[in-house]
Amino acid sequence: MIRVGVNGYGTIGKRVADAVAAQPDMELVGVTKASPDYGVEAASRRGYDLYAAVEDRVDEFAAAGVGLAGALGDLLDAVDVIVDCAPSGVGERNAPIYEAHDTRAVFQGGEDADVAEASFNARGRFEAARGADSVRVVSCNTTALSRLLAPLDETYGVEKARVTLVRRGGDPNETDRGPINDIVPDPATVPSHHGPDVNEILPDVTVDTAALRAPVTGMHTHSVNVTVETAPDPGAVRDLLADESRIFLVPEAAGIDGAGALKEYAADAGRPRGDLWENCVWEESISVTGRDLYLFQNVHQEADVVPENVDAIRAMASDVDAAESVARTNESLGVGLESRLGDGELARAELPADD
Ligand SMILES: NC(=O)C1=CN([C@@H]2O[C@H](COP(=O)(O)OP(=O)(O)OC[C@H]3O[C@@H](n4cnc5c(N)ncnc54)[C@H](OP(=O)(O)O)[C@@H]3O)[C@@H](O)[C@H]2O)C=CC1
Ligand SMILES: O=C(OP(=O)(O)O)[C@H](O)COP(=O)(O)O
Repeated sequence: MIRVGVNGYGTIGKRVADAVAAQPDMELVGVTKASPDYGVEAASRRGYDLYAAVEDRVDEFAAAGVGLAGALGDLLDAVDVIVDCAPSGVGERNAPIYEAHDTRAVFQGGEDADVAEASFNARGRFEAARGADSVRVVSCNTTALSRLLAPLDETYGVEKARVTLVRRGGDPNETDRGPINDIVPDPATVPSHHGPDVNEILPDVTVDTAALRAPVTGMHTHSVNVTVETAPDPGAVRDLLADESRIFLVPEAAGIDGAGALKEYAADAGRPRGDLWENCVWEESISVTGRDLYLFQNVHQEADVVPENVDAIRAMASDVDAAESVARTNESLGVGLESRLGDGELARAELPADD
């Protein structure tokens, strides 16, 4: 069993903790919080041991009547791998603490690439993490772009990809984020960090990214144009992407017209927190003009990096190969959303029985 801790039980950390707890070959030893707010209840309800992320805040937990199993140092001494899910930039400050405890660490995409020995995506860079003491799972948008561009490059050869990313303003619980009445270039310069970050995963793919921030909280949206070396058939592209276990082709027949309906579809499918771990590619958007491929995809920023974190842990701390790790993660979480609409009949037996 790989013993795992999560440092920072926030948007990403609470999802990674649940995903780790669901793995047959991993044990979630505990999670940390910096403050004793509502998040501690979620950990307690799940039976997760709670540790203080910051040693000198232990008294705040006691004052709030929240029991602790210890502080971060105790957790680090009890695990094989710590997954740092602290706010962007805090991970870099935590890195020396992990090194001092000789604990392997997985960082998130809010950190710069040089925080870790390697950047990670299970589709393109599993082996780079093998045996590493630290890896960085690239950001949610970068993860989605890497998942998409890897099969396109392998099959058609990517001459150049150009992506416009419409980023959600903040997560649903981030009441202080914006914009609320604008669409803001962020950054106004090109490239945004996503293109260079994709090259940490796929060094040979030429990609330009431009990003905006919009007043939505549900998902990011990407407008993608890829010039490929050999002209693709749109149907073959659809088949290629449908074969990718972490890409969900949103069928036209489903009548899903945006992030709101997509999130409801996920909730109806029984997804925890309504999470969509897969890239959501609008099937009818896949269009080809000469060697130019166009499509739109949506990315659930709170969720898509979660299976990648699980695979990163396995790559660092076991000898399981990429295909086996991805299969195990997908199986244990239920990754691999497929609509039954459009391709064939929905069997009556699969619908809830009438009274
Ligand atoms: N949210 C997103 O859409 C995505 C985020 N990421 C990246 O994941 C990382 C985490 O982001 P996110 O989950 O959104 O952040 P959140 O703000 O939701 O959660 C951060 C967590 O870290 C805790 N924390 C605060 N200070 C420290 C500290 N010094 N040491 C350890 N933990 C601390 C917070 O505790 P408390 O709650 O008690 O304050 C909180 O639980 C960032 O690098 C981000 O860029 C990547 C993909 C998507
Ligand atoms: O990793 C993310 O986005 P990114 O891929 O645009 O950097 C997350 O959505 C966090 O983004 P934020 O920095 O806007 O909170």
